[in-house]
Amino acid sequence: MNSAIQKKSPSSFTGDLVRPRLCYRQWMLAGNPAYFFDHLASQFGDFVHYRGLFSFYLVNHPALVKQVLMNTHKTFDKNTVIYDRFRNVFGDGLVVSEGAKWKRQRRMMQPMFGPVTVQGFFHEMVSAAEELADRWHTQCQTGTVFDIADDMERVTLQIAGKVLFSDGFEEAREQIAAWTSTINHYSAKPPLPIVRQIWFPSQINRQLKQTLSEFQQFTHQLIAERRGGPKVNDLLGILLQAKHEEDGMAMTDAEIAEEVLGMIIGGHETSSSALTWLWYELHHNPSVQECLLEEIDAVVGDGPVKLEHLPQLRYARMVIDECLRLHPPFWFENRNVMQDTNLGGHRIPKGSMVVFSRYSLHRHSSFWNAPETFDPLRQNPEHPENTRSSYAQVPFGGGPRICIGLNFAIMELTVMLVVIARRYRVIVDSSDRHEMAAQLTMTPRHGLKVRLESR
Ligand code: HEM
Repeated sequence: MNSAIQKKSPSSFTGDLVRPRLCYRQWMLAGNPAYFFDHLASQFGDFVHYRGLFSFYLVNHPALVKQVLMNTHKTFDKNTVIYDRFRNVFGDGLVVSEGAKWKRQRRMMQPMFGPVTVQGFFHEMVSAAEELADRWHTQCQTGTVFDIADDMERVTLQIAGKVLFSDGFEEAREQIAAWTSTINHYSAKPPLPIVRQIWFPSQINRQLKQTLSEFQQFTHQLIAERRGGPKVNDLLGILLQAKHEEDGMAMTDAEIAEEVLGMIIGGHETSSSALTWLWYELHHNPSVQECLLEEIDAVVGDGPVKLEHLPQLRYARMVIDECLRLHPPFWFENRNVMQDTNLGGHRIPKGSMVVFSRYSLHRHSSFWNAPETFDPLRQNPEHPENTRSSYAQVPFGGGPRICIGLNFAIMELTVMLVVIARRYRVIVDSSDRHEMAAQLTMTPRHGLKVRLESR
């Protein structure tokens, strides 16, 4: 690691201006935008001013990323063309809201994602994982090759759905899966001008409007039933009970419906992508898999996994953190500059877009030794590599808009990892065609073809 670069002051970057020179190359790279941003950072440095079809400032240094994340809400906000596209889906929900509205919703919802409340969802996570492991029994015996990405998608949707709606999820499982699939498909498209505006009469826009209207009908009906019935202790029940600490006001039905949608989409697609990459990395790193299994056997033994086991599964946590470093599900971040500001020693005018790619930041060779190597031990808080800035790895973001579901996600990933890994070895099949795709989330483009071996 280069300590001079690590300690670089946030005011001393060159800020090279880059204009696309070879259009064909830009388009080829744009086929995978994570490679495009990686190319820009490796060619032009940690702070790049790019002028092309879209103009933006790319930051790829923890000091600059920290400045952007910490000042989101004061100097930077989410009023960008990219977030506008998400606004078409999430309305004014927490993921995209701004200013006083965001602050109010965040304060009301923060307690729902604290460690104690999240622990209440542990059994739901274990039973979804066990159910999947039971279902895999035949596939394992017959050596069937299947796409594990699909199953990770289904199980994380089931967890999010059950935690939010309890039994209401079971009744609408197939519909919810179809709605979330349309929304993910829409959100993954690049925000091209005009064509991607919600009023443009394209097929995907029509599908999105139809989906949102059906989803709204579903949640409003559920809310109405709940308001008239006994209290239920799922996330929807908690949202219905929540009161703002200052004025004691509850959320309106429309606000609850927006938040529910944000949680079900934001809360399952990300975890599903992380889990798929976990199986990929464990297959390719057999020694890591062995250490993980040793820890699981020592901590959990033969009995069921319990809540009190989780803090003892320290190596499992390092495996998860290392996976989120190499394969950050939300790989891309973007912000609007609210007022003229200084970034990296340069004046950035109001209305500019600042972006960063977690794919590149998490592989920055000045902060990570052998960045492409999957090495969970480097995630140990006592490891020498951990003297680097904590902003060298930000899979959940940072500052005021850090992911509200962080505790939930870590518990879910740990439970899934432990329950599945102690019963099966997941073997990536030779038919798997590996290619990384970077759309809304970072996933293997062709899924992940695997077969199972019993442990
Ligand atoms: C591995 C799983 C997950 C990853 C990697 C992840 C990552 C992120 C990131 C990078 C952000 C944006 C931070 C920013 O704008 O600076 C975010 C925001 C958010 N996430 Fe997650 N997330 C995960 C799971 C979840 C879960 C399980 C939930 C809910 C159940 C959730 C709900 C949200 C919400 C509501 C926001 C918006 C917060 C705000 O702007 O105040 N996420 N997440």
